[in-house]
Amino acid sequence: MILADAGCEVALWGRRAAPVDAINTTRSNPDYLPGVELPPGVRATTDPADAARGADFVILAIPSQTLRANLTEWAPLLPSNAVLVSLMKGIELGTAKRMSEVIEEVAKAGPERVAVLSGPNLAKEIAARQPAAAVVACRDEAVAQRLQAACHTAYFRPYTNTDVVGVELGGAVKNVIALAVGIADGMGLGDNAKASLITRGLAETTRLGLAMGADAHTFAGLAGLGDLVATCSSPLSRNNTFGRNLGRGMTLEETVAVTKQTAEGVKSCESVLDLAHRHGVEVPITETVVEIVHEGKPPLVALKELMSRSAKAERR
Ligand SMILES: NC(=O)C1=CN([C@@H]2O[C@H](COP(=O)(O)OP(=O)(O)OC[C@H]3O[C@@H](n4cnc5c(N)ncnc54)[C@H](O)[C@@H]3O)[C@@H](O)[C@H]2O)C=CC1
Ligand SMILES: O=C(CO)COP(=O)(O)O
Repeated sequence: MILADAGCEVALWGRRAAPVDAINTTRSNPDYLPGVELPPGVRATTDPADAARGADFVILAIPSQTLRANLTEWAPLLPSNAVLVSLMKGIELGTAKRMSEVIEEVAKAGPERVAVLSGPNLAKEIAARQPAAAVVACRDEAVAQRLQAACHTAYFRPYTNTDVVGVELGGAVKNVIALAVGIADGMGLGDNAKASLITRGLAETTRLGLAMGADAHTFAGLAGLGDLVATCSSPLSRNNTFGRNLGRGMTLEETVAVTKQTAEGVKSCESVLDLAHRHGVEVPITETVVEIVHEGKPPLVALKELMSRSAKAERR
């Protein structure tokens, strides 16, 4: 919708015929965005070759853990000069790779052809054309500027950045912190606890990012603090809502059953922890989320342990 509003011609691929047909005939996607009218510049198709033909930008927006399998199938269909753009906010399980790394590897594309878009961009608000800002990052600034021009509208303001690692990491780790904040909320903890989790969550994201070569400034920007605040404070966030349900006492199975869309942090908390271990970085909030979500640790026990960790200096 943003790209079409900015004047691009958009071919949208979907795997199921019903929503694809609905988009082409009724201009809306009744399952995911009921009541939102898509601009005439968007057409949908179930044929990936049809969607990719002649594309200047290929925008990848599927659940992170499905990227490798899907892209392996699509790679031969992609125009060799197309810029491949990730909207995905996850880290691959098993490899601990960022989505841009998976794209470079599977599509055999150099970093100058791979870009990332991230920031405080809750889908429902974007679909309502409410104002939002974002970051488009590419190692090649000129490519980031081309993407910026392609998606700049009256309601969507993208900034450029060349720190792909920082922008991508900010988007992935904030989902894990949003789970923690949701759990705290569900347990009935107050705003002090939530603000402490957000702030210390940003500290552990920055610590990991620096170890991975990211720029500290990125984490104070839209893809860091911006997205963290939006996701941790909004009931529209699937990760935050998932956490709240766990904090209220629902089991993982019950929570998964009531979650209709992708909550990336549920799987990515494990790959973020893996990434942190690979870089020798301490990420206590992420570790606690893994223990609650995947190891069945009761949130009250986890809280007690988190609060009684050895005393530390704020900056180290
Ligand atoms: N919804 C949001 O507010 C935002 C989401 N993102 C990121 O975008 C990515 C996608 O999330 P959403 O679109 O929100 O999720 P969603 O759950 O709303 O939609 C996911 C789509 O992927 C399809 N899908 C599921 N499994 C698939 C598979 N194996 N192969 C192909 N397609 C498959 C689903 O049918 C659905 O159309 C995630 O990484 C998310 O973090 C980024 C910014 C905002
Ligand atoms: O990334 C998002 C907002 O920027 C969406 O967050 P959720 O995936 O938690 O809904």
